[in-house]
Amino acid sequence: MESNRSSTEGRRSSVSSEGDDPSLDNTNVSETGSLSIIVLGASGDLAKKKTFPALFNLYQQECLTTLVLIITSLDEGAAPCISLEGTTRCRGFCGVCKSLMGFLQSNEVHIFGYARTKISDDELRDRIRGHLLQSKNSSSGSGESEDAAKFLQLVKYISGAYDGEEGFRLLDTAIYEHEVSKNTQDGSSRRLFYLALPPSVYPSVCRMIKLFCMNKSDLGGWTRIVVEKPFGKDLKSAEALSGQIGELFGEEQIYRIDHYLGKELVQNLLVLRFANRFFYPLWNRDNIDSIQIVFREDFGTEGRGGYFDEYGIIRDIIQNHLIQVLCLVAMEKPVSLTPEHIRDEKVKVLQSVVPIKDEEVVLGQYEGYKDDPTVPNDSNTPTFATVVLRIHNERWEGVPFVLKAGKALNSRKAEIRVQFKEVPGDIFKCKKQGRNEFVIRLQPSEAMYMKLTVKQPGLEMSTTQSELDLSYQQRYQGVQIPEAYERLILDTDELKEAWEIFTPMLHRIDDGKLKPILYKQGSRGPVEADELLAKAGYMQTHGYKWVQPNL
Ligand SMILES: NC(=O)C1=CN([C@@H]2O[C@H](COP(=O)(O)OP(=O)(O)OC[C@H]3O[C@@H](n4cnc5c(N)ncnc54)[C@H](OP(=O)(O)O)[C@@H]3O)[C@@H](O)[C@H]2O)C=CC1
Ligand SMILES: O=C1O[C@H](COP(=O)(O)O)[C@@H](O)[C@H](O)[C@H]1O
Repeated sequence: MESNRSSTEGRRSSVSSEGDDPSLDNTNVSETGSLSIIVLGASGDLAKKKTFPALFNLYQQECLTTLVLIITSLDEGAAPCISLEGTTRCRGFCGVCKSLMGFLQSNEVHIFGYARTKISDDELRDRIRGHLLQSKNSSSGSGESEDAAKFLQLVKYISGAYDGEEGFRLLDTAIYEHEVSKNTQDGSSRRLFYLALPPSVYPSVCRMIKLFCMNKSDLGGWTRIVVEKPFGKDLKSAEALSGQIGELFGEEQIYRIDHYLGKELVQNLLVLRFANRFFYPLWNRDNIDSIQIVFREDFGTEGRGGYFDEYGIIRDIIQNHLIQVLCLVAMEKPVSLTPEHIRDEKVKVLQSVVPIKDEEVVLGQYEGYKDDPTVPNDSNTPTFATVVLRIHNERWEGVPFVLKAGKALNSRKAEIRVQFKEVPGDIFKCKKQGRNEFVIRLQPSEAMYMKLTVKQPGLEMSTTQSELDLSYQQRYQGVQIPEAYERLILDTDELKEAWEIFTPMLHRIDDGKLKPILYKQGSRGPVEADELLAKAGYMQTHGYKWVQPNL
């Protein structure tokens, strides 16, 4: 797998090695002229739930180009541009944004949907519309619907195969017509292909783009490819995929996404850990007993059985989203905030993870999963997994990192739960109240709260568990928290190391040596998972429940 180690340098040199293909040269492009965003797999779940709503949010904020600006800023080796500052306008924090602010008009942008499903432009718009208006940042007033209507007029749909010339030629013609109609004399054309597709079709789609849809050199500009996770199915296939795409596009043209990295409270982790004196002395094996990183969904695969059954919950959520969060929780302080320095520290964490033991894994499959006609009757695919990871280094030796992810459970929630050790020589018998915990709630209702023991208010000297609570909706009223898809990042070294960790276990699942336990939809998952958690040392606080504060 190609390494990003010398990111900017590497990218520049691979540009020159590609000869004189002008579409590969990012060094002197003018960030003006038409911009075409092409969503491949536009008929799918990701496109309707996340990609189009994120584009709509950016459009509403008069910053549809942010997506591209962030990609550009990464290209320049700058820290990821967090350009929305929680308000309504792009602030142009990074140099690249700054230089572009005011130059790019949203009327230069056009969005193309592409997939095999035969639907019209309007049918695609109808599929998307509801999700635009439901999106978290929306106030859903009449202005909102008007905005949505205007946005949807920017969207055009083309149907075609992922490995056929005809569809991609049609797509190219449509993009080209848009470019010709929008371009000013010295404008360039930029084409951003977003692969909202299962990774199995990435190679053929990339080949088709390369053959038929590259930006036209006489107009200048660039062509870039954004790919989703999971990147491959294991270490070997990820390397093969990297090779296949790498033959077609330079590393500077390929962007791999993990949208969990874009979540507000994930972005906050570095600030929290390295800009606060509170945490610094406590964040280690001397004080922390266990760390859980949890993803729960209260719905099943919902028509995505075909994609999901091939991948399963470990490839869908744990190998990428949760492992990225783990890296940010466990890494040492980077030398600076540049992507290379952050990446180096994350890679060290991944390299320190010891091989997973079968007895520290519980897999589950919800009852009814196989009712989906696209799922084989004998599917061994887990829809739930709890996996204990152990990091062999000075800071974390002996501290279990429990990664848990499941579909069709009793709630929808993602959180990091840091449980501290008990107070030595406790004079209050605090054990009955439970241990201190620091919880970072990624979603829904972003919050950080610290569960701590206080005196029960009143005459008696008794203790109770309470919390210091920073609930974002309450603390940052009126501030819009950008959806994850408005910010993008990822790195190939991390990807490789993450596959190294999970590949042996995934192969044992694929070979049927590790089997999922059936669990009821709407439950907590298999009870064996809670037993594993208890065995790892986690102590649940009975009788305490965090309640989101009222506004
Ligand atoms: N759904 C989500 O919330 C998220 C998804 N992702 C990632 O996005 C990618 C797409 O996921 P998602 O949209 O959920 O999946 P879908 O199952 O909805 O697939 C997207 C589209 O791809 C096409 N497709 C599906 N299966 C195949 C196949 N076997 N061969 C060729 N084309 C196929 C279908 O379009 P058509 O038949 O019309 O061509 C479908 O509409 C995955 O890599 C996933 O990991 C990432 C983050 C979030
Ligand atoms: O990557 C994926 O993420 C979604 C959940 O994302 P969230 O931001 O809503 O938590 C998940 O439903 C999907 O299976 C997976 O592919």
